[in-house]
Amino acid sequence: MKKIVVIGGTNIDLLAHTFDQVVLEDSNPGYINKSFGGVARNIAENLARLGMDVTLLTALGKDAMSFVSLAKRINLKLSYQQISQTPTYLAVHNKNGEMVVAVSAMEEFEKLNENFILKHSKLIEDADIVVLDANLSESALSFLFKNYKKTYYVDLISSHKAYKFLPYISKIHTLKINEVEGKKISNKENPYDIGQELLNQGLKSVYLTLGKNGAYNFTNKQTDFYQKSFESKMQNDTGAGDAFFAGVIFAEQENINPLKTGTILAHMTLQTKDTVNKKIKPSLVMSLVKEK
Ligand SMILES: Nc1ncnc2c1ncn2[C@@H]1O[C@H](COP(=O)(O)OP(=O)(O)O)[C@@H](O)[C@H]1O
Ligand SMILES: O=c1[nH]cc([C@@H]2O[C@H](COP(=O)(O)O)[C@@H](O)[C@H]2O)c(=O)[nH]1
Repeated sequence: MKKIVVIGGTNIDLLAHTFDQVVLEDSNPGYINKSFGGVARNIAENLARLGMDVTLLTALGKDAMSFVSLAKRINLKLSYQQISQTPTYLAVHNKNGEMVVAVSAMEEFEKLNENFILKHSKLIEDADIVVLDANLSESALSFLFKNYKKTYYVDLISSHKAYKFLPYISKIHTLKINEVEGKKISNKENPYDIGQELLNQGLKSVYLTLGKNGAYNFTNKQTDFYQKSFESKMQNDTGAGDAFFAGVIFAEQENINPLKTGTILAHMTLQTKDTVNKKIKPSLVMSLVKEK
């Protein structure tokens, strides 16, 4: 089995939901759910639940020690830098579960720097696939891309953090972006142009997700490149993109359809209040891939 190392952020996610239409500049009745998040952590948890050989390199505060126990239970190998407090992500969702606004308070991730990478050199050298998120500091990314020639899978996280990967586009193997991030890094407007522009810059594969409008995969060789979304009554859309990417990585290892598998994982995630769906397991995903 391929060795996957995921490097990046773990957060505490506070996911707020209003009962009715959001009224700005006012207090909205609703409920708040707390779960572990962070793009790298979410991808790693999904991959571990899918039975992959995965190690997460991240930063954790003392407030996240229950995640250490969770990781043991699901066979997720973990190596972390101790920090004073785990960063927080606060997202407000409307009554349909769609994110309206979010705040990411993540200065502590600056500690995921060059030294942190150096400390885990052996693990990175031994990996077949290295998955990165844009929570990593610029110094960590520069050190990684300069010193380790790996098969990099990258999630840009947000249009705000996407710029960190601009100098390294040609060194990335597979990129997962949503529509806003895609427009920002390619300066193109429509999906096909975004995909082609990024392939021209040297990427091997681009997954572009468009929320309820489905997902594209652009590579230089294939023709089947669009998957529609599955209709669902969703709890919230947080974590769907990360589950999608984990599904793609799993499918590529298992030789099944990555776009369809990613979409199934995203669909399952939309249906839980948490950032990752705890019901995810390989047999269930395999049977859904056959069924859908
Ligand atoms: N409202 C929705 N209805 C159905 N599927 C959705 C919806 N929002 C997201 N998805 C699914 O999740 C995937 C990733 O969502 P998207 O919002 O594009 O990514 P990100 O979470 O990275 O911004 C989509 O390709 C789709 O399969
Ligand atoms: O700057 C960041 N914003 C948001 C996240 C994380 O993004 C996840 C949701 O991502 P998506 O809905 O795109 O799959 C949440 O768990 C949140 O903690 C992150 O790691 N860094």
